[in-house]
Parts: sequence; structure tokens; C-alpha cells
Amino acid sequence: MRYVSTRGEAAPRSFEAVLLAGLAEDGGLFLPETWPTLTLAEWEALRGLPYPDLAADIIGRFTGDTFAPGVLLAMCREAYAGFTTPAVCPLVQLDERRFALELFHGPTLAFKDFALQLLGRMFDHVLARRGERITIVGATSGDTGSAAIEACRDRAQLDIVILHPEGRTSPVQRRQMTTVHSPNVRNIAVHGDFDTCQDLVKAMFNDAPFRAEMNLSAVNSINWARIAAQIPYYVASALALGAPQREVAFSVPTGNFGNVFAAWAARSMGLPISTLIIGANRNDILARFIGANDMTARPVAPSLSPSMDIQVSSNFERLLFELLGRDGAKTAATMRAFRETGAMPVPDAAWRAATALFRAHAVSDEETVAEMRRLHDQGYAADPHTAAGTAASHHSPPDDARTPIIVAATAHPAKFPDAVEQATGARPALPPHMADLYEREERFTVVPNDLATIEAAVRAHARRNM
Ligand SMILES: Cc1ncc(COP(=O)(O)O)c(C=O)c1O
Ligand SMILES: N[C@@H](CCOP(=O)(O)O)C(=O)O
Repeated sequence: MRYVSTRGEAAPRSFEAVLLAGLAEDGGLFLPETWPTLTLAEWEALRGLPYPDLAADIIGRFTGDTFAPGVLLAMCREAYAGFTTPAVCPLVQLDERRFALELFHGPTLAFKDFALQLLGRMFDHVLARRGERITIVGATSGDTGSAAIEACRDRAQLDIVILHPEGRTSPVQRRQMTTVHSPNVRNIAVHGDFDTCQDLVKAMFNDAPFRAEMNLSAVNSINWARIAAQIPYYVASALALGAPQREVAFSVPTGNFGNVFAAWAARSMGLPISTLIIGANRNDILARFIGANDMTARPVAPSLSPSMDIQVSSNFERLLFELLGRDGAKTAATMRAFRETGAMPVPDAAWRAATALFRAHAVSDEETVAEMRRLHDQGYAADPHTAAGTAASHHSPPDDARTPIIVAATAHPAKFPDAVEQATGARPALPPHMADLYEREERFTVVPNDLATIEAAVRAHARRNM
């Protein structure tokens, strides 16, 4: 299994190289050269497997010879042993055709734990074998940061620096990051929004001397390993509802487009997915794209679902590459035009191909609150992101009324107590392992949106631990 860059200029390479590189040197994102597909019998054989075993089978189709036999399975078993439910990602029926796929039973209460609990272990394994050390830089709108820090804290062969937008995450999300005082962890609050943080991370990767000096790596979904580790829960839930004999649809609360792209990848492997519904918030660029081929970035606006407060969705580039017939030069030119003008010129045929599969709805804060309240009254506690997913599934369901809709329940309501209280009148309790979160000391520095300042902070952090 080799990987190519969406911008066509970086040399193809192995899973191990992609895991460590994060972003390609030509600025593109890595994708498998071809999609592995499963036979009917292979899908059938996965049904009913314990989640870690199923995950190891699916992820193992992407890892080539990076891990010796049995190593990936052992890592998956260890990674998911810390989840609080034996099902790991239980399906909860919401109504006749809708199911919540609960992805928030990991240590930091969001779907990010699925990939990051595994990536922490993959990094350790590969770096120990190579005798190398890396510096991870990541951007977060709230959940990636805490999951990455939890997965990477105190690991001997890496340092991690997470940029979050000052004042734009929920207090619980911020505290989950800033109260971790491990020597290899550093938190930086940036003046700006998530897009600012993500731009800074990409700028560090595109600064070749700095990238080489720091041996940079990524934990955001620009890193293909993140996407690979998010595919198995789509497979597990679809099989549980009758795939491969029956089609299913997914509704996915969407920001950086990584999670819904993992569903797209599962479909490319042959999983019968009829429809992918994008639940956005007031940051509606993806809904405008699906509705009217209008991919124009606007300033990021804060919302009740802060993790989705994103306008420039990194992983859209992966879909674009596929829609453009895997033409790296065309993808690079389109991304360049987007950066220069703020509007992405997607050819009409490519847009039409996207609309055959994707639906999208931008869910306002008012709709989010109403949906959380409606679900609460029916006995289901949803966080604001999950509510955006269920609301979008009601607004834009698949045509065939017999198709079950699986909504990705991406975070635990306790991460967003203010929004939950606004919707239901009650504040959710933090789980026992986080009960003293508000008493823990916070440590982070606030810096301006300035690449040189941030590179200096990353360098100082990494040097301290060398
Ligand atoms: C709780 C939650 N829901 C939804 C999303 C959006 O997911 P993605 O960025 O993969 O589109 C995020 C952020 O990634 C999140 O943290
Ligand atoms: N919503 C995310 C934003 C980053 O997304 P990623 O999947 O690319 O890491 C967050 O919570 O940080």
C-alpha cells in the first residue's frame, strides 16, 4: 500500500512515512494509491467481531508492512480497552429510522479518542524502532487538542504543542488541555479562530528548514492515519444494521471534513452507503457548496457547536482530488485559487458528482437548542454537535424512507454544559475521572497570530525536552 499526495508532486510513500510526515511537502494531503475493497464474505466475517478486532482488520488494510503480524491488533485492543463501554461505539435507536452512533465513550469524551488513542501507540512503536524523536504541532477547535494531549502525554519520543483559538472553545474543552502538566505537552492560545490555528500549523509544515529541524508531525486529520482509524466505526455500525446486504446513510456533524471523509473512505472500500449528510452550523461553507456550488470562505463565527466553527475544511481537498479524477495538478491549481481569492472554483461536473452522494444543512444555534430539547424530551441527552447531526438528518434525509440513518454522536454532552443547560435547564455532570477539572491549575500562553513567535515557542519547547 503506497500513498500519493493530492497535489501530485510529492513522491509516493509507505504508511509509516505518511504517519510521520503528516502533510506532504507539496502542501497536499496523502491518500492511498488505490482503495482496498472487501468481498461480500470479508464484510460478513467482520460482523460481530469485537470492535478492536474489526478495527485492526480495517486499519490493517492501509498499514502495509509497518507493523509486524499481531502488533496492530494488540495496539487496537489496548487503545479501546480504556473506553467505558464494552461495545466501544454503541448504537442507540432514536426513532424508527435513526440511530445515534455514540463515539464519546473514550477518555476525553469525543470521537477523536478513536484515532488518537491508536496514533499515540503507533507513534511510540515506530519511533522506538527508528530511534527518532518528533515534535507534533496541532490545531484544535476543542476536541482534537484534548484527545491528542491525552494520547501523547509523557511519551518518551515526542513533544506536542497544541494551538487553540483563545476564548473559542468551551471551558471544559480548554481545561481538558491546559490542566495537563506533563513536560512534553505545551498549550498555546492564539489570537484568532480555528482557521488561524490551522493555517499556522500548515505554515510550519511548509517552512521546510523548520519542519526538518523539528522533525514535525501532525495529529490533525491532515494526517492520513487519523482518517484510517476513523473508518472502522462506520463499518461496525453499518454491519450491525444489515450491511452489506442493505444500504445505510450517515449524518455527520462536520467541520474539518475528516470524519465524513472517513465515511466516504468506507464507501470507497465497498460499504453500501447511499447518502452522506453533512450537519454544519452557522459556518455554512459546506452547506453552501452542496446547495449551490458556492465554496466561498467567510469569517468564522462563534456558535453553540464550537468544534465545528471552521470555514476552511482541510479534508475537503481529499474529496476534491477524487472529484477531479485524482488529478494532482488540477487539485493544486484549485487550492491555490481558493487561497488567493477565498472562493474555490469547483467544475460543475465535479460539484454534481458530489451532490449525488452528499446532502448538507447548516443548523442555526436556535435549531440546535430546539433539537437538543426535543431529544432530551424523548429521553436522549445530545451535545450540540450531535444535535446538528440529527437536525440535518431530519432536514435532508435520504430519498428511500427504508434506509436507516446513523448519526455520528461525536461528543459527550458534559463537554458543553452551557449549551445543554440552555436547551434543557439542567447542567450535565462531568464523569468521575474529570470531576475535579475546575479545581485543576491551568497552564497556557497566549500569543498573537504570528508564525515566527509560534515557531520560537515550538522550538523552545522541543529543545527543553531534548
Ligand atoms: C464534537 C465534534 N463534532 C464534530 C466535529 C467535526 O468533525 P470534522 O472536523 O471531522 O468534520 C468535531 C471536530 O472535529 C468535533 O469535535
Ligand atoms: N473540531 C476539531 C478541529 C480539528 O479537526 P481535525 O479532525 O482535523 O483534528 C477539534 O476539535 O479540534
